[in-house]
Amino acid sequence: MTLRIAEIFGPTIQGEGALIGQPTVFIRAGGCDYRCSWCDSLHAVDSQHRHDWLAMDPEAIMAEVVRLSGGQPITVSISGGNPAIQDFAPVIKLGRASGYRFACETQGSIARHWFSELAMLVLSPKPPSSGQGTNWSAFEECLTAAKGTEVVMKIVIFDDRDLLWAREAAARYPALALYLQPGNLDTDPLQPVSTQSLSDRLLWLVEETVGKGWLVPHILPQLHVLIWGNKRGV
Ligand SMILES: C[S@@+](CC[C@H](N)C(=O)[O-])C[C@H]1O[C@@H](n2cnc3c(N)ncnc32)[C@H](O)[C@@H]1O
Ligand SMILES: Nc1nc2[nH]cc(C(=O)O)c2c(=O)[nH]1
Ligand code: SF4
Ligand SMILES: [Mg+2]
Repeated sequence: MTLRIAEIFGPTIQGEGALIGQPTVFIRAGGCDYRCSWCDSLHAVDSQHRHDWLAMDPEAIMAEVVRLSGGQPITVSISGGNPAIQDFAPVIKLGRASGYRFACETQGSIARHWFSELAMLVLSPKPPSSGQGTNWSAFEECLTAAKGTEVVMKIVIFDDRDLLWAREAAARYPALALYLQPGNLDTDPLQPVSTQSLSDRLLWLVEETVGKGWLVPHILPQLHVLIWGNKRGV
């Protein structure tokens, strides 16, 4: 059995959410059931890039992770695309047998049994600015599948409407640790990002939430974007 893999890279630092700043290797799966208007990883989404994706078996995927990490069993972050399209159970099983732990980033549209084998599941439901709707019953199936695994919710915010939506999502799932992240508009990997615009967006987000009495537990920038811009493989 092979999986479609857009890229495997690292070690780098996790740039987003609950594990921000921690060393990790990324496995980026190819293919997504969504088409967010502002997706920063289109090379793993658009089928025009599918010829660049590799068909790798679980042994080859873990061999690359072990090579990149020098055999040090760190956290492996599975992202994409939507990794839940594919069966990562054999990769996780192999990796865990060698001491690696796994985190996974997904929008919560497809539930998988292997969510319960993760150390952390990051569910990132999409706000209105994405142009995608959220199927909350599918989201709940993800929560059920992740039994025993720590689950956090990370929502990207571009505008006021997204904020209102995030507030409702947070109220719906008060037990999930909430992370808000300002959206990055400059997603072309060949263009530089404006760090001024990133910090302006972060300031806006803090003022509109904490500044107005909504004490969101965590508001974080994309640390890797601050360091490397939209470069791939970091
Ligand atoms: C590229 S996605 C891949 C995983 C999965 N498809 C998802 O969306 O959760 C990884 C994370 O990047 C976030 N993201 C994508 N484009 C972004 C952008 N332009 N600005 C900020 N965050 C973005 C997504 O919301 C998600 O939390
Ligand atoms: N360093 C780094 N941190 C990340 N956190 C989430 C990412 C993703 O694209 O899923 C990402 C990424 O691409 N790079
Ligand atoms: S769900 Fe994730 S990978 Fe898919 S289009 Fe949206 S941000 Fe990109
Ligand atoms: Mg990214």
